Amino acid sequence: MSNSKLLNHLSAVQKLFEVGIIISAFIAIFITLSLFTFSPNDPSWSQLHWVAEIENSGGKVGAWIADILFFTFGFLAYLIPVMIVSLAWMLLWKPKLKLEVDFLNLSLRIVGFIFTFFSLSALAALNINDYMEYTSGGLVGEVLSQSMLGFFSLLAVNLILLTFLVCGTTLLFGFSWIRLIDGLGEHTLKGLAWIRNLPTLIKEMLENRSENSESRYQEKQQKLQDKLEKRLEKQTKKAQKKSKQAVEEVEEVEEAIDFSDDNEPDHEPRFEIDEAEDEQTPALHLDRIDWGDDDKTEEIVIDQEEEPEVAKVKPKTDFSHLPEHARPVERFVADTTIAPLPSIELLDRPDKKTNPVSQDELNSAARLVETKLLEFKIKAEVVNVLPGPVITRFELALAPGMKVSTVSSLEKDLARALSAMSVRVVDQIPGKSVIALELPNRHREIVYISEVLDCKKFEESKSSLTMVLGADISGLPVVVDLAKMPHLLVAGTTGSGKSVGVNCMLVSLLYKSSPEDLRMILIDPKMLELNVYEGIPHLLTEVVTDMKDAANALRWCVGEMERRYKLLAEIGVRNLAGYNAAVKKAQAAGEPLLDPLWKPGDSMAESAPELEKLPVIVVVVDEFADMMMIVGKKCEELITRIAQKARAAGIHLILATQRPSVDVITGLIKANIPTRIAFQVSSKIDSRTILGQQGAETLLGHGDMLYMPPGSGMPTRVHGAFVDDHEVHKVVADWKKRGQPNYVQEILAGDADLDMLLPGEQSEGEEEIDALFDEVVAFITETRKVSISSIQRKFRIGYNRSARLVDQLQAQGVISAPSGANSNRDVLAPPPIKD
Ligand SMILES: Nc1ncnc2c1ncn2[C@@H]1O[C@H](COP(=O)(O)OP(=O)(O)OP(=O)(O)O)[C@@H](O)[C@H]1O
Repeated sequence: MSNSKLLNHLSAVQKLFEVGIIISAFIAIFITLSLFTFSPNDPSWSQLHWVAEIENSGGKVGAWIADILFFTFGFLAYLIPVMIVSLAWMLLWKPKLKLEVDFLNLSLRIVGFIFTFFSLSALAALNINDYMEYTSGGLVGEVLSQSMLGFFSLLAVNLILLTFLVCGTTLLFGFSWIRLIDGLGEHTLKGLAWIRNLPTLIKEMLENRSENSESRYQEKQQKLQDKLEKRLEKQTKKAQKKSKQAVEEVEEVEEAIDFSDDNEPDHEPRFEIDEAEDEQTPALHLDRIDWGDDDKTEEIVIDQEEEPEVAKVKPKTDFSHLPEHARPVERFVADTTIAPLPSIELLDRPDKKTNPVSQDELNSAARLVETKLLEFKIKAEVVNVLPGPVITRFELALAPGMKVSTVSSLEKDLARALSAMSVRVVDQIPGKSVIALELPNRHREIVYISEVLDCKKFEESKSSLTMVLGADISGLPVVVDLAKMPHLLVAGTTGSGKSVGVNCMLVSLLYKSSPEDLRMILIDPKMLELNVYEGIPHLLTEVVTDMKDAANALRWCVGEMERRYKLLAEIGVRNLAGYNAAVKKAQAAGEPLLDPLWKPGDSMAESAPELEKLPVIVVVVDEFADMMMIVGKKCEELITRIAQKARAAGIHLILATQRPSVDVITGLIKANIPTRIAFQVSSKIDSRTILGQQGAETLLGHGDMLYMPPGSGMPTRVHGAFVDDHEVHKVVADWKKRGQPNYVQEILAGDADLDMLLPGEQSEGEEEIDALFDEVVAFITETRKVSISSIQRKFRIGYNRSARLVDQLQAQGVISAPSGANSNRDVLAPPPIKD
């Protein structure tokens, strides 16, 4: 596995660049060898000898190359291999970085190189003796120095060349000579001052050493004394208080326990503590303490404090005979370990590596955006840059007369020009007159669920349906309330992060609400995603994977919705919150409300049962398209009914699908579910189906989403929080510890037969017989011919009604099913009897 990774991780272009670097390195090594083993006796470009054996380790070619380089550059020939390697490295290593070249800087560097190289060779030619038979500055240095000597003195030429050299190094390497001189001066002055003060310093040090150890010793001594005094005081107070209240109980405890080293019958806690302190104090006696090991002291004191008198005695015996408050710990611990809601500690808290982007980088990115826009003839100025964990938003002020639509239509071209995976154009920002470009960051950060769940907004939200979705573009948690939505439609292609998103919503619900406030029905046609929640006490029924059961579950929800509506009407409240408040108030007043819908005979009881608090119900469907396909029209009908009315009854839907097509997200469903979340989709059309506008096709996948809040036409970009499977498992296991689910059997038990039909629902078989039915029967039995068009013509009705009539005739056995090549039907009923 790792081997194959090693072998295949370069792209074709990268392979070529890599080979380029290797070849340059070999050339550099070859030239170095040739230069170092150069012999003037070898035949070369400037020497014509005949020798039996060439001395140069580069052979004939090496001798030639070395000769030419020495001839041209003199001593500086030794720099040539270094330059080759540096150039190859700069150009071929990470070539992508070179795409964003700063041309001014590059030109200055080239000028710097020329200055440095030429002035060095001229200086060498002037000041260094010839090297073998070559001038030390080579041809370049010689020509340059000689031509300058024609105009200036030797000293002046040297000065001029030195000036060029210093300027050249500054331009080439960005090296600041002024700072160097400044630094040197400063350090020299400091050094001089230090040397001057050295005798005084040594004197002071010698004096201080003895004083210091004395005062440190005394300081620590005082600190520990204070600490001890405080603790002793606290414990004495505690013991006095306890001894007053519990002397008797403690005596009983002591009797029941086998004190191995203390058998005093009247051993009171108070004295035990005092004795312990008396024993401990000498142990902490100041001159016996090792000052280097403060922890040890701390440990002793903590032990003493944490084990109060009763707990110190390890109970091995039965304490049931004791009063409750005198029993050691067991019950207390057991009660406190199970908190009402899971702890955030169950979730991973990854070490986040932040990649802070400097202002300079942001500014240059902004300039790059402006330049690229100009290439497309869009004049715009970046007025604000907002870096976030996943994307960076560039707010643009368009030049007067520029159209927003021009920018929007160039999304793909801009992405290509900016080498970005995708670019999203936000053509409207509420409250601002600018537009924005959202560009993905090079390093994408993952938003972990623990970060966003652990926020004040989530904690302080009162709604039991509070959920976190993730973080907004600036990294702040996005907390939403399902109760306000009141239903949610989630769509995105496969792998866009839908399931993780749904898990994140479910986990946040589990972090907010207990089963008393929230119950759930989970429908999972894929049989994989939601099964993990099986067994949590919030479930109303086991996770539904069979689509027939799913239809029954929806049907049950409609029934429950109707029942709740009646209850609300009877009690005279407008919604579930009002109902729960009324029930609570009546219970507190000692006059609980009785079920107004109960009728004698409904149950074995003689009077109506008391009304209880009703939880909200959340129905989650992962892969809602599958359900629509299998259950058909009925599913749409049931969902629409719930979506239309269930808000007041406290029933909420979360529907997720990976097929955002119009046959799944029908107009009817869309009209009733105004809150949507779009993860990445494959086309603009899909985006329009979900959000009513484009944009979701430019998302980055992996949890990147557009959230359309209820009652708003503006989607908000949210980076979905990531929740790993093992985190979900932990939360589920934690809830399972608190209790078993109480499944309602009738949710799945229903059959789509007449008994189960809900108010207003019609059985498929019992379609209302058309008013014209009898007349049509008379007509066809007489004519002995049947066709949709003939009925249409005769009764002047539309095609649909005529077709429905034909179906009804077949269902009633008046005509046969279509048969034969022409799909003709026979009239089975006898002709009418004529009188
Ligand atoms: N918020 C997120 N942050 C980082 N990575 C994520 C996030 N959400 C999802 N991913 C990554 O994307 C992958 C696919 O996510 P997920 O399984 O939720 O997609 P999906 O849309 O449900 O796909 P399918 O429809 O095929 O089930 C995950 O395995 C995960 O690695």
